[in-house]
Formats: sequence, C-alpha cells, structure tokens
Amino acid sequence: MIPMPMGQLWNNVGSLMATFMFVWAIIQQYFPYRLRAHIERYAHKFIGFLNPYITITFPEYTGERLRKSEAFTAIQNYLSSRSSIRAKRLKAEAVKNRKSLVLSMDDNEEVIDEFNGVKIWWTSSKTVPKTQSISYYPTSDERRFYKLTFHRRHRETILDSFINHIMEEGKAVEQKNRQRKLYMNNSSTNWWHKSSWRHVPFEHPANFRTLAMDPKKKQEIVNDLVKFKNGKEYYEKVGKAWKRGYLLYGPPGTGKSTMIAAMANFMEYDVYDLELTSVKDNTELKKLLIEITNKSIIVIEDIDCSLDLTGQRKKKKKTEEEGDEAKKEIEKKAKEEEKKESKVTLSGLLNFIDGIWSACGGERLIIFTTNHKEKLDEALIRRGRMDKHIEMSYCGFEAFKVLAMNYLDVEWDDSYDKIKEMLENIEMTPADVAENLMPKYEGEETGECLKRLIKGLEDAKVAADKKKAEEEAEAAKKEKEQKKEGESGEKKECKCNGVATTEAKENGHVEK
Ligand SMILES: Nc1ncnc2c1ncn2[C@@H]1O[C@H](COP(=O)(O)OP(=O)(O)OP(=O)(O)O)[C@@H](O)[C@H]1O
Ligand SMILES: [Mg+2]
Repeated sequence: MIPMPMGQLWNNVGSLMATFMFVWAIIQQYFPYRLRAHIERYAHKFIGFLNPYITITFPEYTGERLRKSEAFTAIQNYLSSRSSIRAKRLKAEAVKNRKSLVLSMDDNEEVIDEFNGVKIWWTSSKTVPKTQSISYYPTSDERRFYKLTFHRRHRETILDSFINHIMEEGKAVEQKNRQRKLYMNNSSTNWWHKSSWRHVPFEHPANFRTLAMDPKKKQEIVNDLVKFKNGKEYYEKVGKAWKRGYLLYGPPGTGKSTMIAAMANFMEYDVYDLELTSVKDNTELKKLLIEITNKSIIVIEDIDCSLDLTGQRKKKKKTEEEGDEAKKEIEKKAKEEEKKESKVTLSGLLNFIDGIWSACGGERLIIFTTNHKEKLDEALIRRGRMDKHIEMSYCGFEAFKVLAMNYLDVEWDDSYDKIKEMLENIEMTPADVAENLMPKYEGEETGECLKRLIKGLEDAKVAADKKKAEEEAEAAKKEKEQKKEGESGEKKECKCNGVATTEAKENGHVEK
C-alpha cells in the first residue's frame, strides 16, 4: 500500500485506479504483445500523472549470479535501529559475523522515516517467482526487497543525499555490531591454508578505563587515537597514507599487550597479530599486507626478538670493514641460517610499514612492542614509521589507584600514603601490583590485599638493594682486576724493552 494522506480526493483516485487495473487485466489477457507494450508505456505515464509519489525498490539479490546486494544490507542495518523503535512487527535474525541478533521489520511492515524535514516511507516485502528454476544460489525462491517511497518534489534530496546517507550509516552500524576478529598469520609451510590469515573472535576485555598508567599520558593517547580515527580528510589533504605507527616499549608486565587490546576495543578495529618468524620472505610479507582489511591494528610483538633485524645492517658494515675473508665467512653463515629461518629483511619490513604497498587500504594502526628499545634499528622506529613512542613503565601511584579500583573497588585507604611513598622509590610492574592486589580467596578483606602489596614492595626493595650491592661489588672487583692487569702489563713492557717506551716513561717506569 502506498502511504498517502487520506481524503476525498484520494478516494476518487483510488476508485479510478481500481478501474484502471481492471481494464489493464483485460488488456493483458486479450491484446497482442506489441500493442500491450505500447499501452503499458502510456499507462505508466498516466499513473505517474495521478500519483505524485516515487518508489525505489532495493532487491535482496542482484545480478545474474544473484549476489547479495550491498545496498539491501546497508538498508537493513540502517533500518535495524529505526524499525526496532518504530515498527510493530519485527523479525530477528542471526547474521554471520554479528555479535547480536539483527532486528528488522517484518514483511509487509511499514516504517516512516524523516531526512532533513522530508518524510519517507519504508516498506519491506517479498515476492515468490511463479516460474520455478534450479539454482545453486539462495535455496528459497522468495525474493525480499525494501521499497522507499517519497514525494516527487523531494527527488533531488533523496537521490543526491539520502541514498548516500543510508549507505554510510548502514555501513557504520554494521561495523559497530560486527564480531571483531583476532587474526594470526598461517605458517607458509602449511600450503593447504587458502588464506594467509586465520582468525578467532576477538574478545579481550581490556579498556582505557581499567588500564593503569599516568592519566595525562593515557588521555594523550586517547586524543591521538580519536584524531586518527576522524582524520580521513586530513590524511588526504597532506597526501599521507591513512595509517599510524606506535612503538610500545618497557619492561615485561607493564601493560604493552593490554594497551593494544584496549586500543582495539576503543577503535573497534580487528587485530592482526603478525608472527614475523613464520613469514618466509619479503614477498610473502607483502601478500599478508594485501590481505589485511581496513580498520585494523597490525601488531608485531617483541620486535627485537622477531628477526635479526638489528643485525643485518651491522653485519653489512662489519664486512665492509673487515675485508674479503670475513665477508665470505659471514655470507656463508647467513646462507646457512637463511635455509632454516625467515628471509624477511629489514628493508622488507620497512617497505611493509611505509612502502607504496602499505597505502592499499586505509585506517590502520601498526604497533610494535619491545622490552629493549635501544636494540632496534633507528630506521625502523624513526618518526613517520613509528609516529608515537609510548613508554610503559613501572607502577606509579596514579596507576596503582586504577588497579586498586579494578581489583578491590576502593578509592582511598589509610595505607595509600605509605604505598605512594614506596612506589616512588621502588620499581614494581603493574602486573606484580595487580597480582598482589587480587584477592586470593572468596571474601578476602581489602586490608589484607593492601598489606600483601606493602609486604611485596618491602621484599622488592630488599631484593633490589641486594642486587645493587652485588652489582657494585662485581664492578669494584672488575675494576680492581683491570687495574692489576694494567700494572703487570706495564711492568712486563718495561722489562722486555730494554729501552724505555714513551708510555713507560710517562708512567715513571724508566730503567736507569
Ligand atoms: N598498565 C596496566 N594496566 C592494567 N593491567 C596491567 C597493566 N600492566 C600489566 N597489567 C596486568 O598484567 C598482565 C600482563 O601485562 P601485559 O601482558 O600487558 O604486559 P606486557 O608489557 O605486554 O609484558 P611483556 O613485555 O612480557 O609482553 C595483564 O594481563 C594485566 O592484567
Ligand atoms: Mg606483551
């Protein structure tokens, strides 16, 4: 039914249409095809003259091979939020890769929508084809479609803006509701895998609220991410691929992996965990890159351990210095290693990050983590590649407060002053603080957990002092040995030379 304002005029039009339909049925039955086509053309003109409303149909499947229409899916998503508020009869479907059921209006249901003050009617219907045919595609013969009806005076608004608006909004709804994924790269030796990546649902609960770190630093990271997410036009304007690199560095247990999960949840991106050691060579690395979708985070954890990326440049430098023989030996060793290890090179990785191929697809974050920033090649982490370097460090008092809130649900306790002072002087990772705070049995008192943390900090202090004393003793011992060696060397030199060397003279060991 076409939605129209009711009234006398429309009643008349309605009976006129009914008469017309009757006449049309007779024409179809008895008139030859050519004449029928001719009459049909004029009939449409006549209906168009009487009916000021325009209708657009969006079928569920399109094309010869009956592929699911993108427009239909976008409208379904767009309407899922609206129709669930406005429609009286809804249909719930479990859709692949969606976190929750998709609610859409039931067949022959109508929803009234509005766009920039223009009234729009959506109806959902289905047709059952009269002729039966054998097909590999949709098992059911039912063809669902959405119908969009609007007044012809709004033709421009609808065609120029509204259609784009529903496509964009529908895609955004889909993005928001989809089940996000955690991908890992398949080993190149497993040739039976069709895709280079396999995945599992990404369900890490980390978020920025529960991430323990300095609040100012955390806010800065959140702002940076928001700027990146909304930066499509900006990146286009400056002629830069829409991607951003983060280097997370710090000791084990300071929350680098937790931060990645929090970023993925905040941005609603998929995560691609790239294990470099199982990538055969640079070509395979490129192939992996091409298969990565937009709105994703590419992670390479412990980049300093992944490959001998730091060594390759240094080796090259060394060979140049040492000449042919050393060169040959190193090349031989390298060849042997290549046989069993990944052949991904530093330049291959640099190209992966910001070569021309890296620009296929957009909205990607690349994150490296390391415990030893100083070990990495400067080229790998220079700005532009790794745009933001984030240090994840030992637990400070602000970070402790977040952890105490997470684990114990307390905002303040009398012991906090003492803990604050201790955390300023003792290094303990957030992972260790969290472990101390976590109740060890059902109903363990908050005070007990805090006491355990204080005890843990005291123990850590004792251990750190002991380590420091040992290191100092070791250093003193070494220095003493070196001094001794130096002295005996000088004496030897003085004895054997017969003639005093300049150095011996300077040191006062001159033979008379
Ligand atoms: N900053 C933090 N905020 C909240 N929880 C943390 C934080 N740091 C560590 N944790 C807790 O400690 C555990 C280990 O942290 P995580 O794996 O993120 O450390 P990491 O820095 O990645 O360590 P590694 O260098 O060994 O990979 C996490 O599961 C989390 O519960
Ligand atoms: Mg980690």
